[in-house]
Amino acid sequence: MTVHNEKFSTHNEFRSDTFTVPTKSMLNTLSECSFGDAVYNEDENTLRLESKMEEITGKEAALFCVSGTMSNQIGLRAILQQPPYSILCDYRAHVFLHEAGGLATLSQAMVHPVRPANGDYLTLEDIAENFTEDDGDIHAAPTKVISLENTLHGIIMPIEEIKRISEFAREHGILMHLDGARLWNASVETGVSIKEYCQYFDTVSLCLSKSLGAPVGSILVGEKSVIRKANHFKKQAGGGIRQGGMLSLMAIHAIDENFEKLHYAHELAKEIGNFCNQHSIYLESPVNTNFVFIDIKKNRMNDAVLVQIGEKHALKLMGGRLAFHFQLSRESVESLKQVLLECKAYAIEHPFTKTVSNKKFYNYEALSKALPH
Ligand SMILES: Cc1ncc(COP(=O)(O)O)c(C=O)c1O
Ligand SMILES: C[C@@H](O)[C@H](N)C(=O)O
Repeated sequence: MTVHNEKFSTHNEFRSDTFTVPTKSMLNTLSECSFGDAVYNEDENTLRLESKMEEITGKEAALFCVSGTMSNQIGLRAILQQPPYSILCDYRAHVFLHEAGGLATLSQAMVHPVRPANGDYLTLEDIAENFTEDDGDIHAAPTKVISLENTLHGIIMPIEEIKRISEFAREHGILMHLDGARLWNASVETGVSIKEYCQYFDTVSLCLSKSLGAPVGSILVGEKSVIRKANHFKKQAGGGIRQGGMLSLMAIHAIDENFEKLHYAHELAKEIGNFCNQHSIYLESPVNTNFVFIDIKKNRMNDAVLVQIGEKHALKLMGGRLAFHFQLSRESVESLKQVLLECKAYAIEHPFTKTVSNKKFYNYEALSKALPH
């Protein structure tokens, strides 16, 4: 993959697909970009991107946001009305764990995190057993939104389960939000269209800056009235984008050029997943798309050691979560196999049994300095 500058090459980057960089072809489009003020809806490329996303998702309106955190948080706030209320989500949900407590501050919402009984994705049974009925009980914060994530940790949530949950939500006056930061990955893997997934939700956030490789941005879609309100919260949060034409044009290019490249990332992830299984390196969850989650605890590995062995092989790791994207090189994947074997051997000699937080997005800087080199 030819990047515009080798200094920013991501051929060895396994920390996250958020590290993907613009391709030369993406940058070449910039000579044609618009420079309207998008706060006044006058930027041609931004309007084109939003219109494109309305078509892809089948939703009435779309809003270009600077990040997935923003599109999730303003989308959830826009469909909530009057507290007390709660949002039911997976106990690993990004909106719950990794968006700086936005649900508490912007939405004044109680969050009800639920652990899936099957270990991988929420089912209707998990939700029916855990939701809070709006039955007038003044002790409760009734469930007003079910927020799903697809993919979550790279795991695909089956469309049939989404349909069941959506029907249950409608029956109980509960709205549905999807954190679809990597819905692209689910779609390319299952063949289920983005539009088919989106039909079961009131609001959907889709990231352009992760597996698709745009430098910035996410899109929130929903009904016009909801997106209008969300735009109000976007402006309030300082998310108004002025001459966003460059970013929007690169996002359009990312959708058109890079969607099919997700297959490559998934193939690499599955190759590493199979390699781990062949070498008794335990995994935390199945490899459905572009993530491999090494079960650090079960392997009795020290993630700081994994990061530092990775550095020795000129790879960038962030702990047990390995992210795959279309900019990785074959050589880096081969080096990763060596890193995993060395870390497994080290763990056999030096089993790591300390209890550590099960948060998945470790602090790379802290880990790379955690042990004396
Ligand atoms: C599942 C998921 N949702 C939302 C986000 C937030 O996106 P951003 O980092 O652009 O705020 C991320 C992180 O990139 C994510 O992994
Ligand atoms: C760190 C986290 O917020 C980011 N979404 C990632 O997946 O890398």
